[in-house]
Amino acid sequence: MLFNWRLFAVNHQKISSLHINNICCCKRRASLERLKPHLPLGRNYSSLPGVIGNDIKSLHSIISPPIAKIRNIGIMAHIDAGKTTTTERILYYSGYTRSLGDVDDGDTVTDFMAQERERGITIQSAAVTFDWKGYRVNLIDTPGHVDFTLEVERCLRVLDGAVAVFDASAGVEAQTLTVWKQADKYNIPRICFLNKMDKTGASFKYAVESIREKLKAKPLLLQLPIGEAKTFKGLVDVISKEKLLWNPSSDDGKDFERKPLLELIDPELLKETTEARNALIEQLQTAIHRVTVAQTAVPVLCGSALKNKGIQPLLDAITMYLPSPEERNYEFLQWYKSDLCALAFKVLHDKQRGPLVFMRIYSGTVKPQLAIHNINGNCTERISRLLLPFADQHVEIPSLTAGNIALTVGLKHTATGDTIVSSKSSALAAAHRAKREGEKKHGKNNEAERLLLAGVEIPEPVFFCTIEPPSVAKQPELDHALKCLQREDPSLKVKLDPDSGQTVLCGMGELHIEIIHDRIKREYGLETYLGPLQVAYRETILNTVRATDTLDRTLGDKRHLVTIELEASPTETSSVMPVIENAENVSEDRLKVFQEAIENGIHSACLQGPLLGSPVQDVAITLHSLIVLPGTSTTMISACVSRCVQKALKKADKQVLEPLMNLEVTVTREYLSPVLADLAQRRGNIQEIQTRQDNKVVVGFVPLAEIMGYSTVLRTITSGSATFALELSSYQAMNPQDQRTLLSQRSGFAKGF
Ligand SMILES: Nc1nc2c(ncn2[C@@H]2O[C@H](COP(=O)(O)OP(=O)(O)OP(=O)(O)O)[C@@H](O)[C@H]2O)c(=O)[nH]1
Repeated sequence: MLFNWRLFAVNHQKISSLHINNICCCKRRASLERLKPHLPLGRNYSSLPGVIGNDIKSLHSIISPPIAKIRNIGIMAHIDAGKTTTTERILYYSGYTRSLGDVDDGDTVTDFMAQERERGITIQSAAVTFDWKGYRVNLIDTPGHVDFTLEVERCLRVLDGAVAVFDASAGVEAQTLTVWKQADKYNIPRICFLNKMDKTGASFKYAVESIREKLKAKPLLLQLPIGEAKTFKGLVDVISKEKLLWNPSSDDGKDFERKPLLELIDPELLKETTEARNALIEQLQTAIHRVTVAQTAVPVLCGSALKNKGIQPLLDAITMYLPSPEERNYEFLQWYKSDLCALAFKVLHDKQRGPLVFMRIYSGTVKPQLAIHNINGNCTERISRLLLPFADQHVEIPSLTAGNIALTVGLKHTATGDTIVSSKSSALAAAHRAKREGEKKHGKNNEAERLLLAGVEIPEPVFFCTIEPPSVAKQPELDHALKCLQREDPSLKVKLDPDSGQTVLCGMGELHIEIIHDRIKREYGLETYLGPLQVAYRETILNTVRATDTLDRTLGDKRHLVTIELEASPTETSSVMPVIENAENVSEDRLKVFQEAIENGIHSACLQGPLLGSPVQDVAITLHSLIVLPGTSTTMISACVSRCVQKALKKADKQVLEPLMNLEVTVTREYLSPVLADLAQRRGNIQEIQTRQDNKVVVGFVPLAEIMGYSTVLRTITSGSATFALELSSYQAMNPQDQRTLLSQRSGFAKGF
């Protein structure tokens, strides 16, 4: 079928002006019309294969713009600061959408998953590509809820710059601090957007001060608001000294005069002055760009996304002050030279196309039918199609170069966080260069580690519950759904309870597990049943104990004999994994042969502690002796080690560790007392009560077990006026009485996790 490019790039000004004939399209589909709220959502595709002749050149320049003109940008903030609303406005003003989406009406483009629309929160990041004044902007919308922190980290690492959105009435909030620190970790230059300037209580000064004090950043005020809260009308561009008003429906020589230069009187002088001023502003802008990229200061802008004010200047600032991909300094690029090097930062499962992999290309080119090598998975596979991601609209394209965000079809083994290169030999060549470089610079050789771009640290899940399919016959379908969901979301863990044989879901929070449950129903058509939500405890020991064990088994005509003696002791510093040591009298060389079998045995024993069957942490295992009959299998060695470690753990004095959460509750003064009284009942430990404008902010710790369903209770006791943020702080020892209560409650439950 002949088709015109224009149809699937409506409002995308540059692209829509092209008239490319001879373009085949596999699937004719509606243009980028705004999707109606609550319609069943399928992802849509536009295809563009078979571009021929000279047209490919012009098309190429748009698909792969000059690298200096690319901005890979994320928007980050505390929950509800207005990221999605700001993104929607950006899409609208860039001409990408034709009408304004509204989070409250549930019809935004970037929140395309049905649950996001219904809940008004952003769960999965969606990459959106659009152009602004000759720049290609790849915008990645990141979630704000603490259950999805991993999503935020994953997105940050592929960005070159970010916009931090603030609620101008609240300034820096709990999660702003978290995401700010994450951006620090990945060295991401930022600009700040003080949103909600129209909201009651909005204060530009307060928000700027909180940036200075809490984020320890140096704010560069590029704009000043005209009015605040109800009187907010627009802003002043400090550099150009222009007012931006949005239409509501914007002696001794002491005596001298100031007069504006007039065109009529001094045309030449006015021209020269204007040129000089422009040059000065250009220099100033370059300086702002430079300090932003160096992260020594952050430009601050303001506006109201909801009231459609301040978004176009924000877009200008993104292109002027945030860096292009080539201004970022990635050490690994020198090892790959012009070879392909990309990072898979998100995997989505599409019913028709299978896994869709979002990747950030750092060097080289990605094309359909290209074979790639996945370093993490040590496998080679083929990209079948290449798409440009337009939220839920995907346009098929012939190639993409460095600096861009690509969406690929056909990669069945690639998971979130994998490093993609062109071939195994290219990875080896890069490893070789990295090794040489590493030796030169650091005198050490850790090139393998550095070749992997990602390594997102996946936090341990804090909640778990059993999940059952509607019938036994549907178990394989449930297993498939969970496998797909896990590839998309590495923070979701799925285990099998060894005692009951039930499938167990482990997640980062109540909302996380709820969303997974919802998705299994909507996307895989399976009505599943969740068991009660339980907190993931840990265990440790309080004293040093010794144990010995012997395993003597004859299988067929072969005798397997192992005798072991070891010691379990508490570690001084916290360590999630068991620390493994050898006693002085044990020969290292001899142990090397059995090392893997011993480690496997220790790790498997520490997965299930003796109290609750929870993972054991903060323990050191010291091996005192190991006698192995020649010919004994490694499985038998592991089994004997595991049994012996379990014996030792059982003998020791034991302690349950529970997840402790950082809690921040923002509440009006009148409701402060009931909030504090309620927290006292929840074993809350209040650290401080801050004053934020007219509100009180309660900061403290509370055990996770006590905070389940807190949002409903808080809503009731404060008439819906309070908000809260939770984040895992650490695992803490339970006091003896709480531990006894928990153990007696749990004695009815099957042990397992
Ligand atoms: N008054 C006012 N309200 C706003 C503004 N921007 C967003 N909101 C409202 O704030 C709420 C949250 O907005 P979102 O855009 O969903 O915020 P978000 O940061 O994307 O939220 P999460 O994805 O859940 O983290 C919605 O009710 C918006 O209508 C603004 O400029 N002024």
